Amino acid sequence: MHGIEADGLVVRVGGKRNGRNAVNGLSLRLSRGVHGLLGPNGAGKTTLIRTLATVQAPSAGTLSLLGTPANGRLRPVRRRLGYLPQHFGFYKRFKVREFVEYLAWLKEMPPAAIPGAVNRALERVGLTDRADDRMKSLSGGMVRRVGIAQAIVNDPEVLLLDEPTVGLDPAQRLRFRELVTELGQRSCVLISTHLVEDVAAACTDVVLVSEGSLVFQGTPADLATAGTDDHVGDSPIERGYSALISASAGGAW
Ligand SMILES: Nc1ncnc2c1ncn2[C@@H]1O[C@H](COP(=O)(O)OP(=O)(O)OP(=O)(O)O)[C@@H](O)[C@H]1O
Repeated sequence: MHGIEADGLVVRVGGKRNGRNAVNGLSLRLSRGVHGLLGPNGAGKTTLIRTLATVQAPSAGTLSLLGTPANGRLRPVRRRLGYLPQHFGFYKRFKVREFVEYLAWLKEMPPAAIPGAVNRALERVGLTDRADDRMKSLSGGMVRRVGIAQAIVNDPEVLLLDEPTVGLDPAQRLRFRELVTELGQRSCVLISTHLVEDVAAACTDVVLVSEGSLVFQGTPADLATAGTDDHVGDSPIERGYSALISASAGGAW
């Protein structure tokens, strides 16, 4: 499966005076499975995910999504993507079902398939009983789950989730891990997170970025072996993360 293929990707953000390369010559290959994206604050994770979601254009390098170059016609490939942004806007007066239906329509799903797909997505995130409630009546964690529902409503082949577990309670985090494990059987799932436990529990592959560049890609077990008892962290995988980040240009902070 050709999920994501990036070579020497550069993404410049900000204006002329305060511009910078938030992604700086990153090469990456991701296929089916659950990939965890880790890195310190400001490493470029959100910018990378936005670029893969085709909402931000690369400044240099090449990017191919599902075998299609990302500099050509994007509509066909966008129909096959799912994206949960770090912050997403919604109309507060929309009912939960209407909001997910609206996103399904924007993704150009066949109209006859939409009601069933929306019910299935809401069921997968445990919100069937809130389907007819207004968005403004939901808790922060429930809004996040609606965000996950809209991202998966079209059964995407590439699913991009930017900090999906923020605001989820422990039981919902466990349910979320089961859901992504299931989705990763058929799709290429990339999850940006600050929670190393999420990566250890749900990801088959870890992508570590620092200062816009790839520092490490491998299994959670490989990441764990990179650390020693002298590195900071409560678990082998956290110590591996600290070891690789402190060895990279960015340093631990
Ligand atoms: N629109 C923008 N204008 C100026 N600088 C920006 C803009 N967007 C991002 N940056 C800068 O680019 C770098 C990468 O930011 P990005 O949000 O991609 O990092 P991140 O890894 O997602 O961080 P965090 O873990 O804090 O969410 C940061 O230094 C950030 O300040």
